[in-house]
Amino acid sequence: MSFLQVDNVSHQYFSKSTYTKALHSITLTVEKGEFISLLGPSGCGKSTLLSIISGLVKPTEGNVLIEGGRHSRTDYIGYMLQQDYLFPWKTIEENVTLGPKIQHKGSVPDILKQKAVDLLQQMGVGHVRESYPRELSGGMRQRAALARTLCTDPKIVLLDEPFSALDYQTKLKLENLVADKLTEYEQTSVLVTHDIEEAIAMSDRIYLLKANPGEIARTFTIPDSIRLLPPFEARQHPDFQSTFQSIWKELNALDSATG
Ligand SMILES: Nc1ncnc2c1ncn2[C@@H]1O[C@H](COP(=O)(O)OP(=O)(O)OP(=O)(O)O)[C@@H](O)[C@H]1O
Repeated sequence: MSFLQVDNVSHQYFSKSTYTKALHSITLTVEKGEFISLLGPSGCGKSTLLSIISGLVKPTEGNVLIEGGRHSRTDYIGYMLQQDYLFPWKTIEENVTLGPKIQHKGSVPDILKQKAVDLLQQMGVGHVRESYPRELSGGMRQRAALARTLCTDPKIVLLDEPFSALDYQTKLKLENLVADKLTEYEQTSVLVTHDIEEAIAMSDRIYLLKANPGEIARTFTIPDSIRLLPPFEARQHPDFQSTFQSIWKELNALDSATG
């Protein structure tokens, strides 16, 4: 039994009298502590699949199972969306401790308050923890949102382009930090990204999706020589470029096939 199992999931949206077949027959498994990425052209259903795994969207067909059971347990999941969705009337620290506050029915244990402060510090936004989201840049808000996602110790971490609003240097630093935290707590993670290098540097496995409808076109297992290294070091490894080339070739072939 796998930790996370996506079993024959298909999904159609219905709006303005038209159906959009977003996903068709997606089956994949993720073991505890593994990190997988979903990569593919715009509109191939990556975010839809993440929302289905989170339980926010119910698939038209198929199931998502966590530890073998029909999943409905939201406390398993930490979900970071493309937008930061910080509450504007709460300070950054209050935003980060909101999850623990709900989990502990209104009062945040000191250990989790300290964890929030530490995470914000490590993300490089500790100095603005008393500020409100409107006082921060987009990249700073994104970092605060990452701290909020990790603060509740979710067993499954879903990341929808978490580094897209960051400058390159910050992104490389945060990739390492996030990978380190996920390994420390043996969290299982699913990343949606357009960035091939990011997917290679962070993942154990990459699922390449094609569009119309969204289907798994290829699965790439990242070689041990890369996947066992922290993301920054992985990017320097001689095998990194050849892995990039294989995925790049496959993505281009998919583009040509779908016109
Ligand atoms: N709420 C919705 N109502 C109707 N159609 C939708 C809805 N959300 C997504 N779709 C459609 O479903 C398909 C998959 O969309 P989705 O956002 O999951 O793709 P994606 O791979 O995450 O795209 P991107 O990389 O651009 O973020 C697209 O054709 C999109 O237009």
